[in-house]
Amino acid sequence: MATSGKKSALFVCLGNICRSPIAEAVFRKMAADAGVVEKWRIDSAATSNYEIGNPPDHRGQACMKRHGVPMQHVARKWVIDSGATSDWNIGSSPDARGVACLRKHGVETSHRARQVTNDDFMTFEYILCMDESNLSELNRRANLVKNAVAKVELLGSYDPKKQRIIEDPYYGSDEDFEKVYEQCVRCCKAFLEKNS
Ligand SMILES: N#Cc1ccccc1-c1cc(NCCCN2CCCCC2)c2ccccc2n1
Repeated sequence: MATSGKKSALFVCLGNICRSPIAEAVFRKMAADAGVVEKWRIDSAATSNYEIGNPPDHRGQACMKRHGVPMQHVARKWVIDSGATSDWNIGSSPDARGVACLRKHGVETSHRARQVTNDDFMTFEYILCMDESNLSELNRRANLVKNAVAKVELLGSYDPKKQRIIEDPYYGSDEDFEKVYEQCVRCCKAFLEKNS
């Protein structure tokens, strides 16, 4: 997708169903509230192929609903892409358990996990990830792309509270998702201020 003069940020985590969709939705709401969302290309992706085609984790959706951050509306209104680092599940439909769970919570979303592509390294100004394993995998991938322009950074490097790592909540509780949300709010606020 041409980013034609827009600033651009790709949020990345391991599966693109927990941390990076939260960071993407938080940043998009902040940019919209600041009246600058049209100036940004915003997306999220995974370093792994674990969840290709699956919607965001229901715990993250519930967290966003509690905080009034529109994850599903935004997904419907915006063309949100997501992809995979491998080709194992290309074209697969979302996991039935995830869709059933979202429907149970009355949440429709068109967000689907995708993997980072070589094109992402050539078209995004910032690729912001969550932990050291995301960072080393992204740096490894970036080095394989001739015209990589993206600045690959930890989203946590923007945290005024200096919590550099946003831990994977996949095996965690609603509390762990709350912590991911609070960290994303602090970091996205600082990142947007730096780029305004
Ligand atoms: N891996 C790890 C790991 C280690 C520590 C903490 C969390 C996780 C963890 C595990 C997941 N899926 C279960 C394993 C998937 N299978 C792993 C072997 C290949 C076939 C797929 C996640 C799925 C989505 C988002 C985050 C996830 N994070």
